[in-house]
Amino acid sequence: MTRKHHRLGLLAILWLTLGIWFFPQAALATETSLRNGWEYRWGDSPQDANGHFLWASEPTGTSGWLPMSGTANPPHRHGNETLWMRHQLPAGEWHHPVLFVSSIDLIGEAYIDNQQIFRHGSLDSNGQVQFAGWSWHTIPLPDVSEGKVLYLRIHSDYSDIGLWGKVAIMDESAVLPMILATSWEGLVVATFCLIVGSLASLLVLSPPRQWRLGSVGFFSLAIGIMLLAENDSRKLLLDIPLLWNYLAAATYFSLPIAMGLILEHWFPQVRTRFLRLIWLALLAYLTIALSMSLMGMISLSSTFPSFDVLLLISTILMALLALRRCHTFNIHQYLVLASYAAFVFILMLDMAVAHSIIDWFEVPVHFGALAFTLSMVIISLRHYTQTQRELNHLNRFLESEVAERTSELQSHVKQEHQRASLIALEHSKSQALADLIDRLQGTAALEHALEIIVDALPELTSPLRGAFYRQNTDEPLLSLTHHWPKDYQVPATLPSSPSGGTDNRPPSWLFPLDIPRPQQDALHLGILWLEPNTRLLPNSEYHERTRRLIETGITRVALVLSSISLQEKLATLSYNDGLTGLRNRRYFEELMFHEAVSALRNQTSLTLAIVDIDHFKLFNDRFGHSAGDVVLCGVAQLLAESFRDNDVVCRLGGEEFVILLPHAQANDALMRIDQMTQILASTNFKHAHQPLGTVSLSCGIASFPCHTSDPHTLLEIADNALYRAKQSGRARITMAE
Ligand SMILES: Nc1nc2c(ncn2[C@@H]2O[C@H](COP(=O)(O)OP(=O)(O)OP(=O)(O)O)[C@@H](O)[C@H]2O)c(=O)[nH]1
Repeated sequence: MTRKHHRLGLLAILWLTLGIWFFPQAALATETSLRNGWEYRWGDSPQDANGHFLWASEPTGTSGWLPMSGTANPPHRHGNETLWMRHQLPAGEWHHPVLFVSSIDLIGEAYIDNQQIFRHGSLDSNGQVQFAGWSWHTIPLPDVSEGKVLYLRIHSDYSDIGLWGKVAIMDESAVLPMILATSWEGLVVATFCLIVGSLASLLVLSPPRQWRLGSVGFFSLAIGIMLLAENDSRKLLLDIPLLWNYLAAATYFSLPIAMGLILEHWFPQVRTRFLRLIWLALLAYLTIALSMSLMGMISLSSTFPSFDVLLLISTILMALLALRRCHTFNIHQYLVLASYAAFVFILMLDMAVAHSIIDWFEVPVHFGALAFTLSMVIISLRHYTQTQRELNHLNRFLESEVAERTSELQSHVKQEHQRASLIALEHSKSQALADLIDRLQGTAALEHALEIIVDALPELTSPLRGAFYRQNTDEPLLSLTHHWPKDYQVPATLPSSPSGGTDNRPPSWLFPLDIPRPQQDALHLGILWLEPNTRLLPNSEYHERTRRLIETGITRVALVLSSISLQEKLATLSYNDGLTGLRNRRYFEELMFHEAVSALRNQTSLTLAIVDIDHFKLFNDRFGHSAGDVVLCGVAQLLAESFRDNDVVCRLGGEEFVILLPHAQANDALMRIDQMTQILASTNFKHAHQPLGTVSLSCGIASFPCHTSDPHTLLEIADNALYRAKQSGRARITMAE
């Protein structure tokens, strides 16, 4: 829509409003009030033979008629249920004049010139008043009515009797504008209350139930319907006065119940069993009164006075209950109470007017209702805003709590994840360590074992980067033997006692690989260098655990190495001859077997010489055992020096030696032993400064494949040759045959 259209729309609304306002005002200008100047007479009029009421034809000034003030409840009723009223009609310029009456208590008939011109309601067959509802009426008057007397015959078993509200003569055409003029405000307020009530009630129907708003909604709905049911325009909508009166009664009776609910939900401090009893009693009254009325047991009109009393009492009681705790109220509660007090004041005023306690005037109940509903809407909105603000605050708090908990949880999950991966890593490393130790168990030589360990280190320590430095005997620096990954830059050497932090890199882990030794310092084999990785070891716990794991691994490996070292030492001891330092018989036998197999497989030559010192027993006997040992050691040394590195000299036992010469011929052996015996012949042994003289040797030589096709028999053949050398006079070398 354009701005021009907007302006036209606003103008139309303005003109309509002015039209509604001014047109009736203009119409009102022609009305003549008839609220004063009435005469009354209690009781019913006798009738003539034609059924005409005699009182309705009595001229003014006749006795029996008394002037009355106002239009209802003349004095001295004394239980009378029938009242006659009359008024001389004034002069006026009217077209189709009518007497407008806001309401009649309760049944009325109108007569002019003894003719009945109007009737509202009737008596039942027992002559009892049948309530026909309260509504405005237009009593048609003759066009020329000046000076004529209008008689009203009224029946009422209600507390009030007579005409109520506006009583005025006007043109019939002026009635509708006047009704619209007097009722539109009430209609607007009723609509507003109904909308507010419906919205608030909807909020209660859907969770989360806002009972506070619900109680306000109930109140607003009740006021809205009540205003509509009491609005003059209702008759234009639906001309069934009794139906409107039932609606008005139900909603009017609901007001204190709604107030009870408001007190319950807006004033938790006031919430008592007594309060609930009050509004439950009112609810019971509403139900019983309306049911009995609907069933015809009582008149609807009779339920109002007793309810008015109940309303008064319950309002006072509720006010007392509320005031008892007023020191604990907050601003919203004070505002609710003040609005309700103002509204109740207007209701009481209306009640007083209804019962003619004070003279009739248009009590602005709808303004009271509007003020109350508006207050409640504003208070509810304020309360709602405040609650929303608090909820938002709470939400933000909860969100931050949830975020905190979530991050805690995530960090726990991360930690658990890391722990699980660490455990998996530990497990796989333990497995790898177990495999390494298994492999080391089958290793006899320390050097070989070290090679295996260094090869396994990258797998054992991955994903950490590292290096291994070897400690060589008598060298001050450790030298790099291995590093992983290949591009990992590490120093080529390390001092014997390095510290973790070198050059610009973070402190490295250095694990010495030492073998403990009895009664001497540990044997330093080398140092394992590892670079702790902060990504893999996110916190100190994992850092420490990993470090301990590696330390434990190193300790286990060192123990295995220690065992290998011991075995190696024992093996050395078991293969060597303790006296001469030569290999012993056991070594010879194993070597012999190995060399024999090799010679046979490769068809290479293998020569064996067996040497025996001549008359050694005599020597021993003459010079003593210790001197014999000196000779044994001397011969052993000479033998060892006489042969190549590949040749192995062993002491078979006693004074008997054997030399195994792989890839050698028998003559090679012969030549070397011959040279050696020449040296021996010129060697004068000494022991304890005592000259021992010289010794001679006998020797048998056998060679494969020269003397045998089976190298395993070489010893036997050579021994036979030695035997023959001995037999032949000793100090000689004999070849196998
Ligand atoms: N001093 C010393 N004597 C040993 C050792 N082992 C064996 N004997 C001695 O070597 C002697 C070997 O004597 P026999 O087997 O009779 O041989 P032999 O006296 O050399 O006589 P023939 O071999 O026939 O020339 C024995 O008296 C042993 O006690 C040892 O380690 N040291």
